[in-house]
Amino acid sequence: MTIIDTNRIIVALDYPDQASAVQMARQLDPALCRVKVGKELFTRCGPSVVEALHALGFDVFLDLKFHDIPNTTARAVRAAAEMGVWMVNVHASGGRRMMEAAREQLEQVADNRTLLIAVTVLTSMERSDLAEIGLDIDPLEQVVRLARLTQSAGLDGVVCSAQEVAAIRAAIEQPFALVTPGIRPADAEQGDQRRIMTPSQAIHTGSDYLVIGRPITQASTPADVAACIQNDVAAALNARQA
Ligand SMILES: O=C(O)c1cc(=O)[nH]c(=O)n1[C@@H]1O[C@H](COP(=O)(O)O)[C@@H](O)[C@H]1O
Repeated sequence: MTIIDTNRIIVALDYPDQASAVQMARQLDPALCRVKVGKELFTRCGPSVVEALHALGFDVFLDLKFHDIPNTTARAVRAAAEMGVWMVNVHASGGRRMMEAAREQLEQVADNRTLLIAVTVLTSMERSDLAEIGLDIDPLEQVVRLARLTQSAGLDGVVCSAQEVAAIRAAIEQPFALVTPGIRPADAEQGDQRRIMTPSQAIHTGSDYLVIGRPITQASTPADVAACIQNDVAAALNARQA
């Protein structure tokens, strides 16, 4: 895929009900950002929240991070594509056969346009977290390894932290979408995120899409914060393309 659009922000609608998610979405402009539906919102509301966001004109990233045996994951990915979502994800640590099965299912969906990406190492994890699950390795090294595997399984990109973008770009062929959560404006709280970067730094280093939740959704004036981040992102994109 070639990324030519200027719409690079994905707002994470991590809400417990459809009314709150739609109320937030109504304050945003689908020409300037996309939205993400994650586990809590989808588990509570199901496909109707995706339909409501589509009706408002938003591209939807369905972030359910599927991780299961190949057949189960592939059929879940297909169900997402049949909902017409813009992007869906799996965990790269589910392995090559799981990712290839998911891609093959997508190829069978008529006029499929859904992008399939894989999560590498969650942005909430640091080296000590990896050590506890038996991976005595730096997050950067594991992210690049899983990005290589994801690309060779034929997926469209990965989720990683912006801190790993330069290393992935150096290691693997383009085009390959790099979607980066763990984005924190300089004055925002880090919360449970560990591998973080500011919006303009993330664009500068080569991120394609920035996933941003609480810094926007928990702000007292979310629309103003979103507009401010959109301006920073547009300026960084212009600088990158100059
Ligand atoms: O796949 C994701 O979107 C994701 C992957 C990851 O490694 N880290 C991560 O934070 N996310 C998601 O990105 C969003 C980040 O939200 P905030 O930390 O509130 O900005 C959440 O909805 C997470 O579920």
